Amino acid sequence: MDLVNHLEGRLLFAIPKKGRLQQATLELLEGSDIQFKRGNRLDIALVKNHQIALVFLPAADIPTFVGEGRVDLGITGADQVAEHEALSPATEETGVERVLDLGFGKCKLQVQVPEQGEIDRPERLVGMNVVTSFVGLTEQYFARLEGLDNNMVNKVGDVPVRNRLRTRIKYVGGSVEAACALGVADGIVDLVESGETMKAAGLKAIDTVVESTAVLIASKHPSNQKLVDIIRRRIEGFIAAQKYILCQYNVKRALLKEATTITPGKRAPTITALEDPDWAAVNSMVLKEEIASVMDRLTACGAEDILVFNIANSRPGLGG
Ligand SMILES: Nc1ncnc2c1ncn2[C@@H]1O[C@H](COP(=O)(O)OP(=O)(O)OP(=O)(O)O)[C@@H](O)[C@H]1O
Ligand SMILES: O=P(O)(O)OC[C@H]1O[C@H](OP(=O)(O)OP(=O)(O)O)[C@H](O)[C@@H]1O
Repeated sequence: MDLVNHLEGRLLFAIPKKGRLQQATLELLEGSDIQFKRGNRLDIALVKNHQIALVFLPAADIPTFVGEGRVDLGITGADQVAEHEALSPATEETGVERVLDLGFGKCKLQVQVPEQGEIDRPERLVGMNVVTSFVGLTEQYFARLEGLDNNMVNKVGDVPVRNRLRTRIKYVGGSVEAACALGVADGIVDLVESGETMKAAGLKAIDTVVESTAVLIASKHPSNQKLVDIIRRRIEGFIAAQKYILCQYNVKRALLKEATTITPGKRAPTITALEDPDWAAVNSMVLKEEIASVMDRLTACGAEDILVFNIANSRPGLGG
């Protein structure tokens, strides 16, 4: 099938075609019931149950396509969005809207130097060689360190920051961590999550440029705003369902107030009468990461028959 001729009238949604964000993004689409089948080596897939086409693109390119309005929606790292904005400042027509923080793909863009070296502060890198894949953010960062007027960094029509910097910033597309050992750089600016890559390369972090998680972004004038809102709510519902768990327990009415302060719920707990008038049943959404301590505290408070259920999906409602 000639997919390109089937794009007419469809909302275009960009998805990372590989890398660290891809798996979690595909799980998010499945959890949000966005159904598609991607043909072998095809970078476009038509969604079966919505007027949407998925476009598989490198995470670093997604803000450009969305920012220029060529694609309506996208999922990429907040670091990539910030980098795009550093290189191509938004105008009234171009630029991206951050719709939703998706929580996964947590990492930090950090300034790193050899662990055994003499450099211990980012200021000491001024005037030296710095290698990175994030040239825009790194130029902004060193412009601030070098005391260049902040208002002159990042404006359309400015003399590019790179022409005014004393620090020499060089782009490499990957394996940035090798640059110091190979004598190409005195320091690097690269992503860190567990810190294992940095440690293995004999580097240490001396500052953080930006912190990042995956984000849902939209163009300023999407082709179908209603559909964008539907997708946002579906993804929000799936994220909430992942984050929360449903906790149900019985408690004596005399202890109800104390127990429900432990499980206040997202909005408020649901309280149901039991056949025994001295007792009530409580249902409440609890953050998954807090459930063990919540159960301990409920038990200590006198709650009984505490049960915990996974939430398959949810909708926060129009009020959020
Ligand atoms: N170690 C990591 N842990 C968590 N998230 C990361 C990590 N590394 C990168 N990311 C996130 O994933 C995004 C894409 O990075 P990734 O290295 O997967 O890119 P890629 O598309 O495979 O490109 P490349 O060819 O440069 O590796 C980053 O912009 C960042 O938001
Ligand atoms: O702190 P860590 O958990 O070790 O993760 C950090 C590494 O992960 C990313 O690279 P990736 O492995 O995706 O490959 P790349 O260098 O080709 O981008 C990033 O560029 C770092 O090199």
